[in-house]
This record gives sequence, C-alpha cells and structure tokens, in this order.
Amino acid sequence: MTKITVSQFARDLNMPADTLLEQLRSAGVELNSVDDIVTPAAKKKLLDKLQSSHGTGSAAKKITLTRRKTSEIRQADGSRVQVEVRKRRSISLDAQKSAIEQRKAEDLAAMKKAAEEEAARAAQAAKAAAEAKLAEEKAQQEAKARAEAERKAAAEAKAKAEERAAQQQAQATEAQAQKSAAAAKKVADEQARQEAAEQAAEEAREAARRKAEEEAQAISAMLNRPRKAMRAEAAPEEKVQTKKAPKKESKSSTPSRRGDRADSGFTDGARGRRSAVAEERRGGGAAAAEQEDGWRAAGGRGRNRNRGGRQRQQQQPRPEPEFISREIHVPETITVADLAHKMSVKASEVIKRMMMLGQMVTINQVLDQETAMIVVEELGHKAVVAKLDDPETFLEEGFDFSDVPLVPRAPVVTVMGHVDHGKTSLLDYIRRSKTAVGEAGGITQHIGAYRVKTEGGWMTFLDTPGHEAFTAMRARGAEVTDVVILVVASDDGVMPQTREAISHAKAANVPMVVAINKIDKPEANPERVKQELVAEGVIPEEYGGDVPFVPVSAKTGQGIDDLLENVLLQAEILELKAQEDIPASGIVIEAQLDRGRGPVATILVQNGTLRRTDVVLAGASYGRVRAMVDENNQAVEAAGPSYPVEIQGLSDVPKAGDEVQVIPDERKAREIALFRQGKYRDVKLARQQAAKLESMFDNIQEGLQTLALIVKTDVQGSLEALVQSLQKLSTDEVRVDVVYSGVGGVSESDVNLATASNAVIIGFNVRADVQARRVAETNGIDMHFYNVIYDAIDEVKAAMSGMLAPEKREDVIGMVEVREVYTISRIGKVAGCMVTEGVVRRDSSIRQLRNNVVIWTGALDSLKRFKDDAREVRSGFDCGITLRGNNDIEIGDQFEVFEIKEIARSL
Ligand SMILES: Nc1nc2c(ncn2[C@@H]2O[C@H](COP(=O)(O)OP(=O)(O)OP(=O)(O)O)[C@@H](O)[C@H]2O)c(=O)[nH]1
Repeated sequence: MTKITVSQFARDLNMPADTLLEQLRSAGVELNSVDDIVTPAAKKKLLDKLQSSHGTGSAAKKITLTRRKTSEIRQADGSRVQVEVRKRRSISLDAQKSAIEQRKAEDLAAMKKAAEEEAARAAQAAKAAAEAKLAEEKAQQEAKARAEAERKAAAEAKAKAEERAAQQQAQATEAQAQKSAAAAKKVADEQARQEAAEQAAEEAREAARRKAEEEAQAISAMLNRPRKAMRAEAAPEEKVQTKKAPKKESKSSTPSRRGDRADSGFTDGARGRRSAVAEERRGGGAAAAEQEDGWRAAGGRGRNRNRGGRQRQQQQPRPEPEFISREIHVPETITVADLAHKMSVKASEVIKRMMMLGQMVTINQVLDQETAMIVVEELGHKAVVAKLDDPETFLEEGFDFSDVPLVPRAPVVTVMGHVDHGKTSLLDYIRRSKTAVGEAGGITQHIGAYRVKTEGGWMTFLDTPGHEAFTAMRARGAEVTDVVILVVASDDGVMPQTREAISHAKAANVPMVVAINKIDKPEANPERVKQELVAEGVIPEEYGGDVPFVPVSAKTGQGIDDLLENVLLQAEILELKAQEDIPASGIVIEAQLDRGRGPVATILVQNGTLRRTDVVLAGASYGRVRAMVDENNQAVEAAGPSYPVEIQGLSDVPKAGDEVQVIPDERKAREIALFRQGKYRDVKLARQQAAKLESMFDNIQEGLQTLALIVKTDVQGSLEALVQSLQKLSTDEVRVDVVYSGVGGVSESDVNLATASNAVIIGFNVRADVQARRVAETNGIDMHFYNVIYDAIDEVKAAMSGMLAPEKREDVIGMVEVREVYTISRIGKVAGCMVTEGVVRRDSSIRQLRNNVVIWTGALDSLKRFKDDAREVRSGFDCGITLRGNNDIEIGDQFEVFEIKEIARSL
C-alpha cells in the first residue's frame, strides 16, 4: 500500500493541508507536521470523528424534518386569518436501510467526501477565526470588542458550516430516502386517492352512463321509433331502460303510423309542443293532459291510465310500445299497395321510405323481394321470405303415401371421363347390345336417357356424357345419378377432365366404377392407369379401396358385362328403393319445342308411376300427358321409378332439371303453373324496373345506354349459349340487358313485355305466333329471327355499334395561303388565296394560322373562283375566301382546311 502524507491526503480531498492536520489532531491522531504519514487507522479515526460530530454515525437512525410555513388569508370582510402549515416528516433510516442499502453504499463515498469537504471548510473557518483572535490580541484594547465580534462571527460561521454540513448530509440522505420513501408514499397515497377517486369516479361514471344511455335512447327513439320498438321486444334489458327513460321517450314509441313521422320536422315540433304541454300538466292541468293526448288520437292506453288519476312518473312502468313488430311474409314480388297493407301502414309511408332509399315508386308498382324486404325492415318489421301465398304449399296437402311400400328400383348411371376416352362409344355399345329392342332403328335421337336390361336387372343410363351435364343438373338441385362410370383410356391415362370428373363425383358423393377403356389397343397399359388413379385418391378394390376397376373395350365389347355387373353391385350397396303405386314425381332431363308435337320433355320418373292422361306440373308448365314414349319410341302406358320417358302435352317447354309432379287436380296444377309463370314474369319485370331506375341514373351520370333484349329459342341449350354470348357483348357504354329469356315461340306476352321494357325480341329457331305478330306490329316492336346463333350475335353487335356515340374526328383536307386582301364595302375583307395543298370546299372548316400560330377557327363564308361561287377549289388554283365573322385577315396568313367526320364506332 502506498503511504501518503497529510499534505497529499489534503490534496486528494481538495482542502488545505493545515486544516486537515488540525482535523486529524482533533480526531486524536498524533501528527506533527503536514509531511507526516497518514495511516489508514488515522483516516478511520478522522472519519469516525467527523461522523459523530456531524450526526451521521451509526447512532443516527432517524431524521426528522419539520417545515413551517405561516401565511395570511385575507377574508372578504377585510379581516385576516393567520394560517400556519407545519410539515413534519420523520424518516427512519433503519426502516429504509434495507431498501436503500445498496444505493446508500454507492453514495457513501460521495457522502464522505462531501462531509470531509464541509468539515475542512469549517476547520478553515475556525482557523481563520483563531488567526483573527491572535491578531486581535496583538491589537489595541478598543479593538477587543471587534475581535470578540470577529470571534463570535467565526464561531457562528463554524457552527453554521457544521450545521450546513449536517443539513446537507441529512438532505442527501433524505433525498435518497425520499426517493424510495416517495415511491412508497406515492403508492400508498395513490392507492388511498384512487380508492376514494374510484368510488367517486364510479358514481360519476354510472351517472354519466345513465345519462348517456338515456340520451342515446331518447335520440334513437326520436329517430327510429319502430326500430326501437323492435329492439324493445327483442332485448328485455332495453325494455327496463325504456321504463326508466323519460316520459317523452316512451311516448315516442307510438304505433308505426306515428313512428314514421319520427324524422320529419313535424314530429320535432310536435315533441316540443308535447313537452310544453306535459310541463303544464305537471302543474296540475288534467285538462291539458287530455288535450295533449287528444290531439294525437292514438294515445289511447296512456290516456286511460291518466284517467285513472295516476300521475305519470318517470319511474313508473311504461306501457309496452304500441308499435308491434310483425313478421311480414314477403313474396317474390309484391305491389307497393299490398306491402303497405301487410304492414298496416299507408301506401304513402312505403312510397316515402322508398324515396328515402332513392327510388321513386308508384302505388301499383311491383317491388322485387329484396327491395320489399328492405322496406319492411326499414319500417321496423321482420321480413321473412314468404311461402304463404305460394300454391306450391298445396302440394304437400292431402297426400300421405308414407304407408305405400318401397320397392327396389334400377340405378341411374352417368358416364364421365376425359375427351376421346370413349364415353360415347361405351354408351353406344351398351345401348346397341342391351336395349330392350336391341335394334339400331329403334333408337330415338332426342331422348336423353335409356334403360338396359342385364342379367342382374334393369339399369338407366343418362345419355348425356360428360360432367358438364352432370354438374348442370346438380346446379339446378337435381340429384339424379346413383352411380358414375368413370371412363379412362388405358392408352392415355388420367387427364384433366378425368380429374374433374373424379372431383365432381366425390363432391356429389356418388359411388364410382372405373372403366379402363380401349384395352384392345396394343399400347394399352391398365396398370399405369391404376397407379395414376390411386394418385388421385381413387383406390381399386384389389388395393383395399372401394372402387371397382374394370378393363373394357367399347370397340369389341370386352368386359362390358363385367362393368355393368359391377355397377349393379354398387347399386345394390346403395339399396335404391322407391314407391311404385303413388302419383309420379321426377326430373326433366331434356325438353324442347317440337314443330309438329309442341313442347316435349324427357322425364326420369324417380318415385311413383307416371301414366298416360296424368296431369303433370313440370316447373312452370303443366298439362295432361297426351303421349308417352320410351327410348325406343314405343308408347308406354305407365312408367315406374327410374323409367325415362318422353312426354307430350305440356303447356310450355320446361327447363332441364325442373321438378315434375303429378297433380291429381288439373285446376290446381294450372293454378300453380300460372302462379309460377306469373311469378317469374313479375320477378323479371320487377328486376327490370329496378334496372331501369338504375340505368336511368347511369345514363345521366355516364351516358351509358342499355340494349334490352328478350330472347326466345327452341331448346334450353341454345338459349343459355345465346343469352350468355349476348350478355358478353356489354361494354362500358352499352349494356346488354336480357330482360327475359325462355324456350318456345314468341308469344303475345313476350311482345307485351318488350313494349313495357322497350326491348328488342331475338328469336332463334322459333317464330312468333299470329297474335304476337299482330301486337308487335301495332306497338312497333322490333323482332329478329335467326337460324344461326352467330348471325344473331353479329346483328346485335351491329345494333350496339349504332348505339355508340359516334366519334368525331378532324380531317385536314387542304392548305390555303393568303396572297392578297381586298376590302369590299358591305362584305368586308376578302382573301385572295392560292390553294397550296389538297382542296378547299364550300362547307369546310378553317383554322387561321399567322406565323404558324392558330389565331382563329371557324367556318368559310364564301368560296369563289373569280366571280362565281365554287363548290371546291383544288390545289394550284386561286380562289377568293371570306370567313364567317372574321375580318382580321392579313397577307401571309394560312388557312388550314379541315372537315369534321363522324365515325360510327364498332365494338
Ligand atoms: N380401339 C379402341 N378405340 C376406342 C375404344 N373406345 C373408343 N374408341 C375410339 O376413341 C375415339 C373417341 O371415342 P368417343 O366415344 O367419341 O370418346 P368420347 O369420350 O365420347 O369423346 P367426346 O365425345 O369427344 O368427349 C373414337 O375414335 C372411338 O372409336 C375402344 O375401346 N377401343
């Protein structure tokens, strides 16, 4: 350890060496001079001395600080009150010790240093005093008093210095203690304050919340009384609040008739009036109460209670809102009047509400379901999709065939697979070899399904290969297929459409039988097909899966029997059953308009038995079955489950996928069919009206035009294709709107619809009947008939081109130079010109250039060749030109001659 002298130590402490020596001596360290060595023991002694003298020793366990502040408050009467504020804080160092020990240790060195410095300063002061004393002793007697004073001052200074040192130390300790104490106190204070504040705040919040709720309720009641009433029914808590709410709130829950006035200024005025009256009544004016309720006749219940002499009070249970939220059954279409009637409101309320929704409607206007439901909800009722007035509900009435036994039925099979894998060949082979008649001549073209008889029993094949037909059927909600035959060519393997077919079959949850086709081919590789199908999740039975794989050849017939057997096995697992002795129900597989026979439909009977002369309802068409034939064009008297037949006698062409139902009562069947037709037509009409309103807006906004079309075709397939193609012609400027499309000839009602919707009629492979032609002529309806779909599309496209606003384009046709300018009285300036390029015509437009800057644009007034008017002057010739309304012509000007061409735009 290095030894340091007193003077070195004093330097370290930044104090005079003498002072330190003095301090050391006073601490009991025997030292002679500042050059003596200060031992650690000496340092310790000094420290102890200083600590004990400054009160910072281990004995000092508590610091008490007292602050006193006196102030004066002047009262209003001028008197003064003395206020003394005392703050006393005791800090137990022990108590704080543990918490602050670490910090204290850190600060200790600094503290010591500060104490030492202070002590040194004090010592210095003392020394100075002593020196002064000595000087005074030497001084004269009269200076004694002064010296005394000096000593005193020195002593005071010393005391002060000591005190200051102690104070500083205490402050340092306090500051440190305060840090943690403050934190602790802060927490404690905070807690106490929080507890008190929380309670107060809770109360305030509660009050504020109640107030806000009341306000919100009042506002919502004011703005939307019917809605509120609805909620009041739905949510009991809100009901309680309603009871608590101020009177005017519950009064606002008046019946819908009144509720609808909610957002009119009239109501606001009324409310003001009402509260005024209520005020008056509180003052005891019972008559006023009567008057108040009297002017609003519907206040019945409330008034009666009043008569009972009970004073209305806010806390009193309020009467249930008189507005009754009802379930309104909204059919697919409904007139404004009917809708208003259903809700027991005036039609004007509905019209008003529609106006607020941005649509102008008349009382007899048909609204579509969506719009009507919005209005119903807007008026505070609950809208439900109606079934009530739908005659279809009759279908479920009166028939109970649950006791009729179920019998097994033939499976219905669809063949799917990739293109060219042999679907058609397979169906053909089966049909050729297995149909009941078995002769090619017996095969009809148009029937979309046929039955085959195998050793295992009957099977029905849907003769529309490919998954499009399958999914189209499913899309219409018709689940017809029981088993799917997936054809995969053994020389090609799994292809995209194979995968699609697999996913469709899986989605429909229909069991599959895989026909590995074309195994007669040398390049056939059934194993590879198997592997590929396994990869697609189609596991053969031999690999532990549930899908039978049968190698076949649609060409040679190899394996076909095996295939059919497997199909039957799959069907057996399904335990397909149906009732036989009940009126038939089924699905339309295909339908078309036959020129000679009228509408014909292929129907697959799914349940019951269809007999000739039965009355059937098929979609929106109905009729008595006039003729019924099977796939071999043989007349059939009765067709049981899974039996496909073609029927005649329907009033209209139904759609593929439409449900077929035998209705014993022809009148009822007719009623339902007409309802469906009317319904569909009305729906179209309503939608079209909505579209018209929209497009009217659009027209104004963007100059968009709509080409309304009514499309009629002979068969459903071509209808869909044509409608889609036509709709695709829509552009940003012209929208193709097919307002109605259907299968069959153009009828009078189609023409009427065209008149109403300003539509053009497009017929494909159909013609208009006499009556329709007559009405069309009278109303000037445009009808176009085509035998080729592309002709129809092209012509519509051309029509649309005509509707496009023509494009205006400037064509510069010539250039003229001004060589002379003549001023002629009454005419003005005439330019003597030379046509330098192209031609100038009498009706041309002119752009006047001076130094290649356009200074004027306008029309020619006259064009002359010598003295005669000229129609046109060509390049290289002179001419005289006057400009319409422009006399500012100078030699050297150039006239750019142009014409504006209107170019009909095509799409
Ligand atoms: N060798 C051989 N050729 C077959 C077999 N089955 C079908 N084909 C031939 O494969 C080609 C396509 O057969 P289709 O029955 O038309 O195939 P598809 O799957 O119906 O085709 P798309 O109707 O175009 O989807 C025809 O040339 C058939 O003659 C078969 O088992 N063996």
